[in-house]
Amino acid sequence: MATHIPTVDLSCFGPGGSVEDQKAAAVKLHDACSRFGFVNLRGIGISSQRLDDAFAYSKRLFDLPLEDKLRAPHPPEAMPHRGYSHAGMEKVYSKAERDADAASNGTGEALRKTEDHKESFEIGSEKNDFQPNIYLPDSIYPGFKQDGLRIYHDFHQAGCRILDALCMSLKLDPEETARLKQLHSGQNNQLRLLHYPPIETQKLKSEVIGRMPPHQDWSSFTFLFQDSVGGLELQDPGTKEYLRSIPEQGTCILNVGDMLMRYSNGIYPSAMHRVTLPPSTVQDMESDTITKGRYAIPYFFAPDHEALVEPMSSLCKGSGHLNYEAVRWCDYGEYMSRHMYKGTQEVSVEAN
Ligand SMILES: O=C(O)CCC(=O)C(=O)O
Ligand SMILES: [Fe+2]
Repeated sequence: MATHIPTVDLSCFGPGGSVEDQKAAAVKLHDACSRFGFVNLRGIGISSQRLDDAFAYSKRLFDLPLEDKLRAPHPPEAMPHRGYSHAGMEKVYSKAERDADAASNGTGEALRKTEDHKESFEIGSEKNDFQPNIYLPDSIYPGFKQDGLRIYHDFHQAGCRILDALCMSLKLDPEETARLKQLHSGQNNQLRLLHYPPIETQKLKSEVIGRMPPHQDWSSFTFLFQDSVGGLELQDPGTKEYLRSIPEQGTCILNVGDMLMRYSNGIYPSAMHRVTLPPSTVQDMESDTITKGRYAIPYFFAPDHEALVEPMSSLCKGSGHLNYEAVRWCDYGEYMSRHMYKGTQEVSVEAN
């Protein structure tokens, strides 16, 4: 793991920032996103207090007894992608794996072979009629809805700042910038609370069980905060080597998703990433027989549900052609998520 992940400060995209500083940050952002598809970000506008609150909110949720968490159950199928998923319920896989399964008329069973040992809670916008939220009742977790929506809003604001910077980094013209912003109204973003429970190191090492296998996100981009445990790794598309994301206070990792890859006509590659053994365990495999639990909070910044995603024309000028066909976000998401939950798989098997 030779190369380290560069860091860009986006505070200049907040109040009082100068255009000169913004342009300099946009150049750095372009360098990192075009080379790697990921970058560390600082200064995205979420205060350390608000961030601490978000992690405390998540910890308090996952500390509840299972039967309480199951009062806001994720449905057995993939959509709506909302509410609580217990460990082993959701299965992550890559686009290449999904395509291979589809090509062989698979049922998705092969994709679900190894369990992802994580529990998660998904929260979206109240304005998303396609995916209504599923909340814990106040009797179990006072203020759960209100606090969750506040975090969603904070992260949405930060996402808008990141989008501004990305538009500048791609040198989009004013009309394209306006269109891209309009397509990302915030209706279809997703706040994800993740907890990876402690687990026997040997099981993780021998891959009997996993944390999160290699995959790309299919939103436009994801930004993610993690606790100090670590274990997130992102693949350098040039060398295929995985680089460690080193947790750092106040810094998040930004990774390009499939939709931004398509909007950018492939200039920014969608980042392959995974969660594996944390560095402390790798260093001391003998005494670290139990791998520590880990918390992470990714926020998926996505186009609106029915938005058409196609390469921006100004980014096709050089090569003269579009590297990607237009897709609707909802169709792409439906395809990708079909086997993430078992219920859908059973339903589609019956439907055949
Ligand atoms: O837990 C992490 O660091 C990664 C999470 C992730 O990649 C995802 O939820 O898509
Ligand atoms: Fe991911």
